[in-house]
Amino acid sequence: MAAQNATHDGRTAPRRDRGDGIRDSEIRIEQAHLDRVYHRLEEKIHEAEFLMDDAAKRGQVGTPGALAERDAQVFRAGVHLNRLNSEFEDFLFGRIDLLPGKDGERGPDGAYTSIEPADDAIRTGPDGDRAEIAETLHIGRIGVLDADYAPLVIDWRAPAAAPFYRSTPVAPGRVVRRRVIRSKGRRVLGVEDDLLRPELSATLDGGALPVVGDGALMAALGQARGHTMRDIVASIQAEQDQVIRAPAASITEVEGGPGTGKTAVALHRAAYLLYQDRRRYAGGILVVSPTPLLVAYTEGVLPSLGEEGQVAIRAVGSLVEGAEATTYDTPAVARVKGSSRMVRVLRKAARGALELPRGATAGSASSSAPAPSSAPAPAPSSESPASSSDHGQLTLDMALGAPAAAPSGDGARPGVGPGSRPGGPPERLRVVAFGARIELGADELRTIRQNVLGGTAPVNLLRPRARRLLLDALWTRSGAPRRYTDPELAAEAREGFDEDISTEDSFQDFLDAWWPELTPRSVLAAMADEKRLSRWSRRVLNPREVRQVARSLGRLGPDGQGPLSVHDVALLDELNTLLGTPARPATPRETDPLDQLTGLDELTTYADRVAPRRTRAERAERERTDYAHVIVDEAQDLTPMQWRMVGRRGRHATWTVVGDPAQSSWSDPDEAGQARDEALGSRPRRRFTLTVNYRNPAEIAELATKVLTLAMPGTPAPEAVRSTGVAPRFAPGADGDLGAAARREALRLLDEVDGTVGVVVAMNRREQARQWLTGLGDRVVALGSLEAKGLEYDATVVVSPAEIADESPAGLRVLYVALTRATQRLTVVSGNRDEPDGDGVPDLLRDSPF
Ligand SMILES: Nc1ncnc2c1ncn2[C@@H]1O[C@H](COP(=O)(O)OP(=O)(O)OP(=O)(O)O)[C@@H](O)[C@H]1O
Repeated sequence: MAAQNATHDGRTAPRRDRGDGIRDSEIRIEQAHLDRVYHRLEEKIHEAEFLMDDAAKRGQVGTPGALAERDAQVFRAGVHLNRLNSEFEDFLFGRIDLLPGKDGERGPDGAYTSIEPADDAIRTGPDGDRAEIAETLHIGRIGVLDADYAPLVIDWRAPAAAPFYRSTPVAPGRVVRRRVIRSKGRRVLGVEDDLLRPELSATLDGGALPVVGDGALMAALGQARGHTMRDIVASIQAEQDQVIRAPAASITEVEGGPGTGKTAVALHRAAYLLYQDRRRYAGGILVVSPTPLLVAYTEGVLPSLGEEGQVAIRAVGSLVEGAEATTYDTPAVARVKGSSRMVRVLRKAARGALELPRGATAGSASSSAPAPSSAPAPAPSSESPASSSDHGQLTLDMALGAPAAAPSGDGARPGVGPGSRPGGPPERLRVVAFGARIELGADELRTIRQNVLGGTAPVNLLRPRARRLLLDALWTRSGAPRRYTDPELAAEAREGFDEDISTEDSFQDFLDAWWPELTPRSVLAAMADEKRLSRWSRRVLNPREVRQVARSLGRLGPDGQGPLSVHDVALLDELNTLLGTPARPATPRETDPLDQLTGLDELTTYADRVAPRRTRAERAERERTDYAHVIVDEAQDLTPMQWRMVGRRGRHATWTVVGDPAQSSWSDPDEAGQARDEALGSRPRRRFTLTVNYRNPAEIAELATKVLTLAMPGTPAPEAVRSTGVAPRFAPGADGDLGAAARREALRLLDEVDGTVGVVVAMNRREQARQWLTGLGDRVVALGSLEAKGLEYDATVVVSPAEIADESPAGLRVLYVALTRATQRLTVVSGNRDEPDGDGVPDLLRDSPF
């Protein structure tokens, strides 16, 4: 119980911790509460275990009813156990002390529902305002009720917890004191309080309300950074909470400068949406992140909030199954590949690729590449001595019709049509039917192909139609339609004709060569041929662009299996849509009978659960291409082609889109904006702006703003919430010596901070920078400018701002990103190109003379 603090006028003023033991006594109070919570959790775990045990016994009865009941119980108990086990660590983090609610009503969790205080909550007297704390709520990662259903802990996402985040000194509502509790396992380590009504003399259980520390936010922001992001559940700020709890419907757009918490807010929103409507979001939430580094950095946040499985965090270069971007294109190539002009090029390529040599498109990339025919190899034609396989061209000579009419060996010899291009698709189809040779030549085949391609259906899905039109043409050419006057007989004969021809291996081989099943990778690889690409991109790309793109695609190799760039992946996705995947006979899936029981993965210990669940989650992910909610982080960076790719994954989704135009590395924001509008459709949008920079101290933010002013004049910078008193450092390093200077500065910063140091260089210096830092340990990381996106470090070294700014048309905005990664210290190393002044300050970072 806190002792009353009497002032000379007899008021009960808040009791501030002055090292007089209040902190310790408050920690003891919270410890007692945490002990009660753990005790209750243990009871609940026993209950869950008992339920599972009981359910297992019921299963032994063996009747269908008992089994069904067991399954239901197992499921409930499993879910319960899983949540308890995984939330057990560190899950109590907050407390609010509240005035009585206005209407005196309490919700299902036992808390007052009103956010406004009762009219008589505050008594005004000659010595100021007084009030009695009426209710104390503890906030945690999950809700826990005591045996009488009174709330011991409120889930952070429950409405009753909202005042913990929303109340501010300007609009405190019922909250008098907000406390953040730091605990590890079962031990409370510390408490930090914010007083939201500092003018009020509040009492708790008759004593003055104690206040400890200077607020939780500052304590959180000052902590050293590791290589993974932490959740901010204990210190979400009011403007961030508005976004997190915004209704799920349609589209929520969030803008804010560097460090305003956009990524953190987006991830907390995912957890909130799942809490609000788990059933709906069982359809999956997709978080699209710009780089694998940012995925790795953020992927621990959701599990720490008790959410896993339902949320897939994917780098934009890993959105297509079986494709994983491992390289970056040069800015010039990226600019072309990302542009929506590529849609027209790919449309032509998807169709044009049918004309290519067989090996150039189907290749090993195609799982359905035709197996060698089991039929005996046809004899060489008199017209063409080369065998069909020599040319990769197939013609079909077959004897059809009544046995008596079957031609002798002579009539069955295959031929290669004149004008066939070596290595090209077959230009002639020849069959022998009804004792006669029937041939479709290059022109007819071309007409048939053009007819089939007339529609917009995916190319691979048109193959059955192509097959049908070939048979139609052969049937007509055979003269058979004239021979049958009885339609029934004609139909019967036609059926036999079709079946005989189309079941022949050699006809299949012809089809495989003339209408091969195309794979996205093989078509992309085919675009590496400059002449071909120039044909497919006529009037869309200029010769220079064609050359650059073709050269970059050469990396894929002839079979298309070489390394992909981030921008290639969106092209693959587009091709996937243009080509389509033909239906395959269902392969029997290995089924684990236990899999049938939803939630069964919840039934084992954590260690047991992880491996099988991951495979199940991965499989579910593989099968999923459409999500219930899509969150796009760093949305300003998506190219038009990437927007199309992401849009396909959220056709029926609600969306949260977060970004900052001032950090965009894409050169043409208008074009990307249009693609974004197309992906999001015309649904209503809710817009929020975050205004406070929680990452950078004011000294670093101020320097970065100089670049913001150059990059996007007139754009307001977010306000830094704290300052360190340490100005950025400038260290000139002559060009030949950039590496030595960067290493020296990294070492210095490793000494000055407890956590991580990031060294950011222009993209083409990445490898070099890794060499510079060899042996400095894993607290220091070398990054290309584009890789730094979204990440943060205790300290950063930015090497040659001019090199970064000159890298691409969006270079100044990329430099702005690089300069805003540090939470404590920033050093800028400049080369000759930076034209540093006497103090080593690069040209770009000096005060403008105007
Ligand atoms: N309410 C908060 N309490 C504590 N820390 C916070 C809060 N909001 C943001 N932060 C911290 O500020 C830093 C920046 O957050 P985050 O990376 O989400 O910002 P961002 O807007 O996505 O930045 P950028 O656009 O530069 O990538 C992180 O360390 C985050 O944990």
